[in-house]
Amino acid sequence: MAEYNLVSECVGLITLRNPPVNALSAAVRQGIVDTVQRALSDPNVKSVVICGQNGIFCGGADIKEFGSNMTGPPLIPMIHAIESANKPVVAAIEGSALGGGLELALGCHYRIAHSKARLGLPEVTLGLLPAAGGSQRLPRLIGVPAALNLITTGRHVTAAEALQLGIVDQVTDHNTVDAAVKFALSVAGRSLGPRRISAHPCPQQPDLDALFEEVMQKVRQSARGAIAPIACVQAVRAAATLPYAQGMERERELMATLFTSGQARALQYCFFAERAVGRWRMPSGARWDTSKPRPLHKAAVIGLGIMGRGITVALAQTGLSVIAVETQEKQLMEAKQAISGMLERGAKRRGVAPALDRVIYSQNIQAVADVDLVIEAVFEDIALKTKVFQQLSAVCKPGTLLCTNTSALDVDQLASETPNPELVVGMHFFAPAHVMKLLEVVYGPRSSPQAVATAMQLGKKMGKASVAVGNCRGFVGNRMLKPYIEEAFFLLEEGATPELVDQALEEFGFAMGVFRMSDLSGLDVGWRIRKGDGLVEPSTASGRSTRIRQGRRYSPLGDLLCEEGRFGQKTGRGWYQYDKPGSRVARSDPWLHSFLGAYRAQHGLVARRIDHQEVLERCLYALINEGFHILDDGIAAGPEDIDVIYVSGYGWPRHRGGPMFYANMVGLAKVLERLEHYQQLHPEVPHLQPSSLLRRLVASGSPPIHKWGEAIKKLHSQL
Ligand SMILES: C[C@H](O)[C@H](C)C(=O)SCCNC(=O)CCNC(=O)[C@H](O)C(C)(C)COP(=O)([O-])OP(=O)([O-])OC[C@H]1O[C@@H](n2cnc3c(N)ncnc32)[C@H](O)[C@@H]1OP(=O)([O-])[O-]
Repeated sequence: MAEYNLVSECVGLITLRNPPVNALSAAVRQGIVDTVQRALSDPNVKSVVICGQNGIFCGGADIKEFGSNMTGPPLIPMIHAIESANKPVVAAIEGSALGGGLELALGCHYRIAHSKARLGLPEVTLGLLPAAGGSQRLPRLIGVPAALNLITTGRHVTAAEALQLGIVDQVTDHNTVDAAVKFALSVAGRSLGPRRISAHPCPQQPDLDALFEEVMQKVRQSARGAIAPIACVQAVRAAATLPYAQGMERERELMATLFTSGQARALQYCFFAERAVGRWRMPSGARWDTSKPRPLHKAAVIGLGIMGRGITVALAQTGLSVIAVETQEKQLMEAKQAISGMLERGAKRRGVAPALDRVIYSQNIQAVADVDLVIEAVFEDIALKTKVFQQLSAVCKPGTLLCTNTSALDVDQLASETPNPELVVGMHFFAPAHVMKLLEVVYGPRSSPQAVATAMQLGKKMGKASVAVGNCRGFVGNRMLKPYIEEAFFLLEEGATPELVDQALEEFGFAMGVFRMSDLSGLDVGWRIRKGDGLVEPSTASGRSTRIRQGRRYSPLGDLLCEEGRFGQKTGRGWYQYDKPGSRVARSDPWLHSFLGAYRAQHGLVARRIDHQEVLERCLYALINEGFHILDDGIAAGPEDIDVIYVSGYGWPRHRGGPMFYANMVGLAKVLERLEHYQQLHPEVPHLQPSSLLRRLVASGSPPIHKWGEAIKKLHSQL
C-alpha cells in the first residue's frame, strides 16, 4: 500500500505502507503506480517525495512473493515511470533502502538520507542480482569499481559512505521527510535530464577488461560454487559495455538464470531460517514470546584463555560492563593485553571509541558477587568446571544466571552442582568468540525459560545467530560433526587421501575440508575427548591397533598421528605438512601417504578407488542422519535450527541452505537409499543406520521441509 498526501501546498508525499520493512509487495507496487500517477497529473504538484512509514524506506522486493506467481505491476516500468517523470521525485531514505528499495530510490531524481540509514543491493546474498535496474543504474551513478564491490558483496553502506560514493545527494540528522520536502521545493521546475541516471553514460575505466578479469577471478574464488556473484559481475559488465536498454535486457536474462535456481531457494531459506530461530521454543512449551528475559547490566567471565578473551570482548561490545576473572597472574596480564587489542581493533573497524574501561580485571572470583550473569570459560574439564560452579553459587547474588561455555560436557550435571539449577544454561561460543556468528544456547531439563530468554537476547545483542538447543553430548553442531569426521577417517582406511576428501568437500562449497579443518583446530582436541570416552587404546605389541571398539568400527588413525606428535598447524605436521609450526598453508605430506599405506597393509586393508560422490554421500549423509536423530530427540526445535547452526558455525556453504535443507533438495528417498546402501557395506558402523524419522518422512511421501513438523510429534518448527 502507498498513501498519498499533498504537503507544503505543492509537494506530493507518497508513503510506502507495508510493515515491518515496507517490502515492495504487489499491493505496494500498485500503490506506487497509482500515487505517482496522481502526483504527476495534479497541476498543483510541483515535485514529489517518496518515503516509508515507521522510519524505514524499503527493504526491497517482497521475498515472500518469490515462491509464488508474481502479480501486480512489475518493478522496472514502475521505476521508469518515476525516472521519466516531468516533476522532480525525491527519495527520503530512513532506516534501510535495500535491493528493490534502493533501485526505487535510484529511479528518483534525488536521494536524501538520514545519517543512520543503511543502503545496499544485497540481492547476491539471496542468490539473485539487482534486477530492477540496479545493476545498470548504480555503475552509471558511482562508477564500475564501486558498483562491482557493492553488488558482488551485497554489503550495506552507511549514509556517510553513500554520500561519499555519490549514491545520495544529502545526509541529515533531522527529520528526513521534512528535509526531503524542503529539498523537493528547492528543485521544483529544474531540468531533470541530468538527474535521469539511466541516461548517463557509464564512466569509462582505463583497461576495463583487466578490471573485470581480476574481479571475476576474485569472485569465482570466494564464491566457492555460488552462481549469483558471477552473474552480478556479468550484469555490471553489461552496464559498462552496452547501452542502457541492452544492459537491462542482459540484466533480465541473467536474473532469469538465478531466480528459480536451487541456490536462490537455499539462500532465501537461510534468510528466513535465521529469523525463525529467534522465535525459539522448548519441549516444555516455553517459547520466545511468553518468556521475559532478565535485564542485564553487569556480566562476568571466568577463565581468560582464548575463548574467555573473545567472550569478554563480545560482551563489552554490547555496552555491558564486564568483570574478567583469571586466577593465574601471568595469564591475566596476557589476557588484559589481548582483550584491549581486540577491543581497539573492533572499535576502529566500527568507527567508535574503544570501551576499554568497560572491562575490570580480577584474580579473585569474589569480584563477581554483584553481576547479573556469569559465563564460565575455564579449561574443558568437568572437575574444574564443577569447582567453579560451586564457587559461583557461593559468591553470586541470588538470581545470577550461571552460563557455561562448555562445548561437550553435560550442562545439567553442572547445574546439579548449584542450589538453583534453573539459573544454569550453556552458552556455547565458537572460536574466535568475538568473531564467529554462531551461539548455541543450551538448555537442560531444569533451565528456566527466563534463563534461556536472557541468554538468547544477549546473543542477539552480541550480533550472534543464537540457536536454542537441548542438552545432550555435543549438543547439535558437534554431535553431527562426529559421524562426519568418522566417515572421513574410514574413507582414508579404504583408500582415500586427505587431499581427495578435502577437495570433494571444498568443491561442494566448504571453506575447508575436514582434514584441513582438523589441522587448524588441532588433532589433540579430538584425541583428548576420545581418551575421555575410553576409546583410545595403547598400540598393541603387534603394533596392530584394534578397529572395533565399544562394539562398533573405530579408526585409530587420528590417535596414531597424535602419538607421533602430529597435532596439525600448531606442530607443523598433521594430515598435511606446514613450513613451520603455526603456519597455515597446507602441503601434501609424503610421510602421511606412506603411513596410510603401511597402516592399510598392517590391517589387511586393500585401497580402492574412491570418488568425490562417495566422499560427499558418506560424510554428508552421516551428518544429516544424525540431524534427523536430533530432531526426533527434540534437541533441535526444527530443521532451520540445525541449518542455521551449520551455516553460521561449521562452514556449511550458505548456497546449499544447510544439511537438512540439502537433504530435502537431494530428496529424502535418495538419502535413505544411499544410507541403506552404505550401511549394508559397513554393518559395524551404527551411524549409517537410517534414523526412524527419515524413514517416517520418506514413508509419508517426503513432505517439503516446512511440513516435517507433522512427522515429528515433538517438533516445534515454525517454517
Ligand atoms: C528486484 C530486486 O532487485 C530484488 C529481487 C530484491 O529486492 S530482493 C530483496 C532484497 N532485500 C534484502 O535483501 C533486504 C532483506 N531484509 C533485511 O536485510 C532486513 O530485514 C532489514 C531490512 C535490514 C531489517 O532488519 P531487522 O533486523 O530490522 O528486521 P528483520 O528481522 O530482518 O526483518 C523483520 C521482518 O521483515 C521480514 N522481511 C525483511 N525484509 C523482507 C523482504 N525484502 N521481503 C519480505 N520480508 C522481509 C523478515 O523476514 C522479518 O519477518 P519476521 O521474521 O518478523 O516474520
